[in-house]
Amino acid sequence: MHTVYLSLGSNIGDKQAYLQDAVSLLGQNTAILIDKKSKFYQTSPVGGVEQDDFVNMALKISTTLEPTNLLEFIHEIEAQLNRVRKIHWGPRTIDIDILFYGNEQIFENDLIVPHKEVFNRLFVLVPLLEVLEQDFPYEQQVKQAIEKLKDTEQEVVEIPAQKPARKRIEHAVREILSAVGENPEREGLLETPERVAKMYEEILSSQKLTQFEEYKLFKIEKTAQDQTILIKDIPFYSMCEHHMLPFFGKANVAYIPKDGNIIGLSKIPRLVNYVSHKLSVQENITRDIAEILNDILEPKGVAVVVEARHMCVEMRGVKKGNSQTKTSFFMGEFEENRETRLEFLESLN
Ligand SMILES: Nc1nc2c(c(=O)[nH]1)N=C([C@H](O)[C@H](O)COP(=O)(O)OP(=O)(O)OP(=O)(O)O)CN2
Repeated sequence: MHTVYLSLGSNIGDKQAYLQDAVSLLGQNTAILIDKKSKFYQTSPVGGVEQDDFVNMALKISTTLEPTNLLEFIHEIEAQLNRVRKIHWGPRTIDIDILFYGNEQIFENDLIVPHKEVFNRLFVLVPLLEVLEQDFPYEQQVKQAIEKLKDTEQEVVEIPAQKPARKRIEHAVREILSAVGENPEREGLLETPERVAKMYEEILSSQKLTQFEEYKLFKIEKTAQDQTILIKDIPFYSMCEHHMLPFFGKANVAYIPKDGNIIGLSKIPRLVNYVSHKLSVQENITRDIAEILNDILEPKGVAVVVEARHMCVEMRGVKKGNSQTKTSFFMGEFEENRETRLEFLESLN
């Protein structure tokens, strides 16, 4: 077994939840033992990129994985937690760096160990010192580097560990139940907090995702005329961000391919699910389906029409039962060419 020290950081979304998810995914690998976890620290961003504060932590692990296999597994976890590399040292849902791999010196193109910045970053050093084993060869160097960086503007503040998201939702549901005059301990409600927490994970499954990736593109013979590809009546369910009540209905999505580029037909309903499985409003769902499809395919045109019933209109307030809300969003030829747009709208009847 090799003793390895990792630094973890996140500054997008539910930062601690991303760190907790990363630790649990690391621990699920039978070749990895999590020996010690540091506390969580709120830290000011280092590296000159204007961005949100990070939450950082460090881990001491024992592993049979060789360095490159460990790095490969780390990259898989980062991908699973929707890490998107846009700006060097920029914002990220999760970043996991190998700081030390035993006493080994590693110089490979995508892996330098000890990590090249380890002694320049207080957000790494403070959590690392917490998990360092006694007589670790670099222990003195870590302590000296902390002393040296203490008076810089690098802020590292310990913060309390938040409960995992599901536990926080269960607690909140119990609070709501008692606040509306219910007894959360009564027979019918005992498991309700847990059921609601599980339900939110399912119906808000896109909430933490940062980009739609479930698609496959194909190339077809460039057709003689620019045919419109329409997927009609795609059922969807979402939750309105104003009252956290369901709204649901059907989405109609059309596009005109350019240069024979098409998307797998099943991927459009998946895109509708990706866009709708988060707190939103119907206008944003309609626009997001169109804009994401347009970004992926760069077609000649995209058209989306969504029709839905809103429980926030039917169950409360104006209480207008069975009313349908229709929203549309057109891009490219569907926006510029009235005839193309009308032809699409007629095809929905
Ligand atoms: N307060 C913090 N500031 C910064 C953090 C952090 O976690 N807390 N992280 C970074 C870096 O983006 C991150 O540490 C990765 O840096 P590094 O391993 O040195 O280089 P990469 O090749 O992984 O950088 P990419 O961004 O992935 O290209 C900056 N500040």
